[in-house]
Formats: sequence, C-alpha cells, structure tokens
Amino acid sequence: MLDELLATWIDRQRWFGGKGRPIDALSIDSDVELAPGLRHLIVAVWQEGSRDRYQVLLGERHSLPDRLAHALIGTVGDVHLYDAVHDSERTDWLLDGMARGEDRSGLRMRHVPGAAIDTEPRSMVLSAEQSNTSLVYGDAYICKLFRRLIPGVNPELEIVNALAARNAPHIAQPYGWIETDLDGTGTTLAFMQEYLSTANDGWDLALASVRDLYASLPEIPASEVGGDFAAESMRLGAATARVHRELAAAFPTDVIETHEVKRMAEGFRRRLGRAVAEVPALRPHVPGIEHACHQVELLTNEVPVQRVHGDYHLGQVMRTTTDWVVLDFEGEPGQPLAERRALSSPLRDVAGMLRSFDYAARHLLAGHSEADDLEPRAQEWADRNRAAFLDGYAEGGGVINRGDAVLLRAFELSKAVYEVVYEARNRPTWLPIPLAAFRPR
Ligand SMILES: Nc1ncnc2c1ncn2[C@@H]1O[C@H](COP(=O)(O)OP(=O)(O)O)[C@@H](O)[C@H]1O
Ligand SMILES: O=P(O)(O)O[C@H]1O[C@H](CO)[C@@H](O[C@H]2O[C@H](CO)[C@@H](O)[C@H](O)[C@H]2O)[C@H](O)[C@H]1O
Repeated sequence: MLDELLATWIDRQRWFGGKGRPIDALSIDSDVELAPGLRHLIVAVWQEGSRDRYQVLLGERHSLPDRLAHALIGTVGDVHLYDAVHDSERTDWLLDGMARGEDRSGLRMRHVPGAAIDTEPRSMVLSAEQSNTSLVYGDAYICKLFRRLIPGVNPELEIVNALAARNAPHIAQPYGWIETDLDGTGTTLAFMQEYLSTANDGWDLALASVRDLYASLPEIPASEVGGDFAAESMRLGAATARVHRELAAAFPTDVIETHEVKRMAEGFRRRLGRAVAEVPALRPHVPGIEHACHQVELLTNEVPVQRVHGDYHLGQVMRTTTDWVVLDFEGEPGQPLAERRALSSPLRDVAGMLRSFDYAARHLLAGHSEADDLEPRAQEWADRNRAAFLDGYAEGGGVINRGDAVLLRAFELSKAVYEVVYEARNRPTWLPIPLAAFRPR
C-alpha cells in the first residue's frame, strides 16, 4: 500500500531524477523509526531495468494540520502519511541528533569537530528549484537532504570539509552531517552548512542586471546601463580561480598526457550519443559538436587535472556583503559518483559558468513579445559578462592558455548537451536556451 502511494507521489517531486520514464516497481529497502511519528525510508525505484534509491522522511499523524496538507503522500486507515521535511515539529530531531552526535538504528549524526550547534531554530523548506531538499533552520543553518542516494561520501561534504580545514575563503562553513551504510559503504544522507541569510543568489543578481539592460534604450551600451554586472562577473572569476587553487592544494592533482587527451573527446561523444537518443531536437547540431570533439583529438598539449566543482553555474554562487561564496560541490546530479569525484580540468567549471551567463541573458526571451529585438541585447550582455569573468579568472591566477580555447569550447558544448537533456526532463519550455549554444560562432 505505502509503496503504491509513494510511486504516485515520487514521480511528482522536483528532485525525482526519473521523471518522464514509467516506474516499473518501487520497494522500501529500509524503514527506520527515528522518533514517534517520524520514519526514515530508503526507497528503491525501478525504471527500464535500472534502480535508483531515494531518501524520504515519512511523517505520520492522525490529523494533518492545514499547513501540511500540501505534503500529504496518502492515508492508510486513519493515519496520514506525509513528507516530513515540511514539518518543523519533526525536523528538530535532525538538528538535535547532529548536535549530540547521536547514532540511531544505523543512522550516524555528526558535527564538525569543535562546532557548537544551536538547537533552538526551527526549520523551513527552501523553496528553490532543487535536485535535493534543503531545510533552513532560522537564519543559522541550511541542511541539505540528498534525495537520490549514491553509496559513498558525498563530494560536497568531502570538499567543503577539506577546504574549511584549510581556512579557504569563498565557502560556507560546514557544521554537521548524517550518514548511513548503503551496500556496506558509508553514505552521506544530509549535510549542514552555515546559512548565508543576507546573501543573494548569483542567478537572481544576474537576471536583475539583464532586466535593466532590456529596459534600457537600445543605443545605450551595456557598460553604461545602471545594473551592469561586469564588475561582479570579474570578481566571481577571481573567486573561482582562488577556489580552484584551494582544491588543487587540498586534493591530489595530475596531468593528462598528450597521447591521452584524445580520450576526452570520447567522453564528450558518449554524452552526445546518449543525449541525442533522448532528445531528437539535438540531432541537427551533431555535426557542429562532432567538429568540436575532433578539434580536441588534434590537441598536442597535456592537460592539468584536479578536483573541480563539476556543476558550476550562477545558481551555485552567492554574493555576500563582502564577496562571492561557492556552494554545492557535488557535481552534476545524476552522474555516477566516481565520475563526479574524478579529477578534471578546471576549464570544465569555467565553461559551466560561461554557459550560465548565456542562460541568464536568454532566459527572459522565451515568450517575450519583443524577443527578436532583444536578442542582440542578450548577446551583448552574455559577451560582456563572459569576458569579464574570464578576465577575473586570469587576474585571480587561474590558468587559461591560448590552446585551451578548443577545450573550453568542447566543455561548453558538452555542458550544453547535458543542459538539453536536463531541460527536456525538467523544464521543456527552457529547451531553446541550451539549444542556442550550438549556433555557429
Ligand atoms: N549556505 C547557503 N546559504 C544560503 N542559501 C543557500 C545556501 N546553500 C544553498 N542555498 C540556496 O539554495 C539553493 C540551492 O542550493 P544547492 O546547494 O544548489 O542545492 P541543489 O544541489 O539541490 O540544487 C541555492 O541556489 C541558494 O539559493
Ligand atoms: O543546481 P543543481 O545542482 O540542481 O543543478 C541542476 O539544475 C540547474 C537548474 O536549477 C541546472 O542549471 C541550468 O539552469 C540554470 C538556471 O536555472 C543556469 O544558470 C545553468 O547555467 C544551467 O546549466 C544544472 O545544469 C543542473 O545540473
């Protein structure tokens, strides 16, 4: 019964990675009572022969207050079962557990050594569009529950703890985490960090700037429009370079030898092949992308690699009153953990952010009555901020050599291919944004 209710409910959740594909079966792999009226479930979802596991905090109440009506999963007998992340009277249990360093039925709750956790604040679910679910406790902490579970330590916990141990700038301080064993491997279930309560999301700031530009007279250059963002893009570039330096110091680094570089093209092609099979709208762009892959095969330089962010975009950076902070070091949701932890070229992150400037410039055009007139403005904004970001990256000590242009272009196209699949699955009306990346330059 519960499995049937969960199968209907899970398909509607923003964080469910299998949207668009039928659910063949759903089973409950683990069901642990954490506290009265609060259960921790690990749910296995089978789709097209493959299995993914998700984490659900299940609340049980005989009468469901109105404030929780939207979280209802279903009713069995006289018990209402609901998504308990929305219930601040239950989620205090997570905070208490981390503060005390408790173990409960195989769930281990931990805090960063020396961190004092205030257990007073009550939680609210962050309303951002997310691949996970984040609980904000007062204005102190944000605790991210990883919905799709992959055995192993989550790269975000691994990276932020390592950078914090080096007193690295541009990160939100870590406070605690929750883990369990999955397939015999210690697996991160949740990670709690400092909540940047007064900071602004890079995406929102960028959009405000784009709106200002759209509203300005066409003859006024972007540099003279009130909300110009280029200085911020430049600062973000410098912060990115610093984070890359810290990552290189905190984790091993390596070099892809010249004769191995062409293997990178194979990786790009594999992604392209899978994406075209899923989103036919990509097909006309294959020759252009293939050409970029071929250019990578012709490279004759070696490529330095290190740990990187892996899914770097404007929604992953926040501007505090003093500087930029980088969030969400867990790589692309949906990729295997080994791939997300693998050493890669930092150009991959640079390319991710360059794509994001394109997204910000174009996303207001969809359905806009003056889209054709505004297109050159969008291009101007993207070009200006992309250039400023690259300048800042170089000024901050980030390395982009002349020959790196080929790799950067290939990383950008590969990211756009990923985005096409992401948008087709999650926000089909946004599909034209990444598709515009394949226009010849
Ligand atoms: N430490 C933080 N302080 C304030 N807001 C945060 C913090 N971490 C995340 N956020 C907000 O939550 C949003 C989603 O966070 P993110 O880590 O990217 O989650 P996901 O991996 O699920 O997308 C961010 O865009 C930001 O607005
Ligand atoms: O932040 P997440 O880890 O959930 O990343 C996923 O979702 C992102 C969207 O929220 C998606 O990013 C794409 O859209 C952004 C605007 O919403 C844009 O700034 C990015 O450049 C674009 O890639 C990301 O790709 C996906 O992994």
